[in-house]
Amino acid sequence: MSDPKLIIALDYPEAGPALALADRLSPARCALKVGKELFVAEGPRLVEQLVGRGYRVFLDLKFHDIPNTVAGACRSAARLGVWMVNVHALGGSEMMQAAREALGDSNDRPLLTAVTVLTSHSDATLHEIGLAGPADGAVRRLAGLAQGARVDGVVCSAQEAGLVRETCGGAFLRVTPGIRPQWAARGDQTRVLGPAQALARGATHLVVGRPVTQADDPMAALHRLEAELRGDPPAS
Ligand SMILES: O=C(O)c1cc(=O)[nH]c(=O)n1[C@@H]1O[C@H](COP(=O)(O)O)[C@@H](O)[C@H]1O
Repeated sequence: MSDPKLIIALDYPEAGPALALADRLSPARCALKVGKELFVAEGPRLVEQLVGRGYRVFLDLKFHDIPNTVAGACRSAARLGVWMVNVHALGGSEMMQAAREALGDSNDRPLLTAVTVLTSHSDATLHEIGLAGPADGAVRRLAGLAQGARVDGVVCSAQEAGLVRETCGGAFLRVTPGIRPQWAARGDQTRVLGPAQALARGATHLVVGRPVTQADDPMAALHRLEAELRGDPPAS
């Protein structure tokens, strides 16, 4: 199966709506992301159900802890059969190396990505936590650290996908949340880009949540997004 570029974030408070949407989608069309809201509510069983339906599952728990704890969490994630797992690059090289080593080197190991700077941050909120300067400097530095730790790629804003490709090369993944078609509300996201622009700027995978999951008609919203990605002319 080829690697779908679209990752739908199943940010729901319970299994019902997540499984209902999964049943209307297909593994050839998208991967699915299980994040903190759904995982805390439903636990590993839900992840196994999605894996059992043939989906590539991105377990987005953004581990950030001492190296030994993060390594153990990554081993537990791998046992669930997930396709991708992530950590915070701000945990540092040693933590990322421990995570990567814990996943082993088999062909079916989960991919490991490192979150650089959350897409909800602006330059002002970064300054507040002691990361002075524009986000792209921090993203470049953290992406370099992640690559040095043998991580497979980063999670960053699509606005920074180009500079990550430039810094780390084309094979290093650029997973980009904060995707906002013009017709969708920005919400708490700050560093956003439209779906076609994100691909053009060098994203390898697009993470999309609320523009689809909170739409009155999620499947219609998904069709519209896919049409934009194919470059179809807008429907009149
Ligand atoms: O790691 C992530 O997936 C992530 C990193 C980041 O910097 N920003 C970000 O929004 N995310 C996740 O991507 C999803 C974006 O969802 P929407 O803003 O609803 O499209 C959410 O599940 C976030 O937890």
